[in-house]
Amino acid sequence: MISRLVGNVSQKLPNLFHRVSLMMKPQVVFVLGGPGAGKGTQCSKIVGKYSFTHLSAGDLLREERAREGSEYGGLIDTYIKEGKIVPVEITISLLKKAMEDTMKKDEQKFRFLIDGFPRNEDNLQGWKKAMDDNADVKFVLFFDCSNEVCINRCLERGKNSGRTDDNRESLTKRIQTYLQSTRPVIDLYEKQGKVRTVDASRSVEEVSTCSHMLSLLLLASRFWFKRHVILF
Ligand SMILES: Nc1ncnc2c1ncn2[C@H]1C[C@H](O)[C@@H](COP(=O)(O)OP(=O)(O)OP(=O)(O)O)O1
Ligand SMILES: Nc1ncnc2c1ncn2[C@H]1C[C@H](O)[C@@H](COP(=O)(O)O)O1
Ligand SMILES: [Mg+2]
Repeated sequence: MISRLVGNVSQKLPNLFHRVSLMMKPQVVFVLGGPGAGKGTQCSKIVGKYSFTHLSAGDLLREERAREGSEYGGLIDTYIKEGKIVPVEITISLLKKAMEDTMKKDEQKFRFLIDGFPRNEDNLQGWKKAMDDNADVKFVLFFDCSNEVCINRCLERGKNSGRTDDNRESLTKRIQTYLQSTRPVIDLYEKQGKVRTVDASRSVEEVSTCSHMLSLLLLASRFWFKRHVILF
């Protein structure tokens, strides 16, 4: 509607508008929790029910690692095995491109679940610099789960996942990274009143039908409207 309106006006005022373009403003939920907390599992279920697009920072990095000719493949591989956090410039550029590609294909797809981001202070600063003006972060969905349950789930997943980091050695480092770097980010959002916590230690079905989470997402999918940012 807005784009139609602006399109009509811009036809009449070509000189004023010829340098101005419109971009959809993504509405974002950050999804955080320990390794194996169930972020990916629950995001897939949410996407099936509500109008969200799921972007997993870890999946995007693994895709980039596998892409032929990627200049970052080797670096990403080492960081993932070590359970370390990949430099923010790489992760942000992958996320930004994935969001832009999604919205270019279908402008109704402006609600995003960003899973596994921001994972540390560096991620947070990178987002502020590159994305703060271009996207609205509505809240953080935090899947709360004990380290022991997280580790056991990943070890079980590791029997078939083919992931190079689903082994005890990598998991010890990933849990350490989570506690040292990601928990402080969650605490920071908590202070801003932006964290919505879900008990992720229960079964997949119980978590996915948690009424607190469902009502938040239902509200989001009904009442977050399309907004535009004007780029000069
Ligand atoms: N609530 C649950 N109860 C039991 N198993 C679960 C639950 N949620 C997920 N799983 C299983 C599915 C997977 O094999 C494994 C990890 O789930 P997954 O959704 O991949 O976690 P995640 O995305 O938070 O982990 P990572 O950060 O490592 O990508 O645990
Ligand atoms: N946001 C991220 N920044 C840097 N590195 C990341 C980020 N998300 C994932 N990674 C790397 C490091 C993780 O151990 C692996 C796997 O991620 P996962 O969410 O467990 O699939 O990727
Ligand atoms: Mg995952």
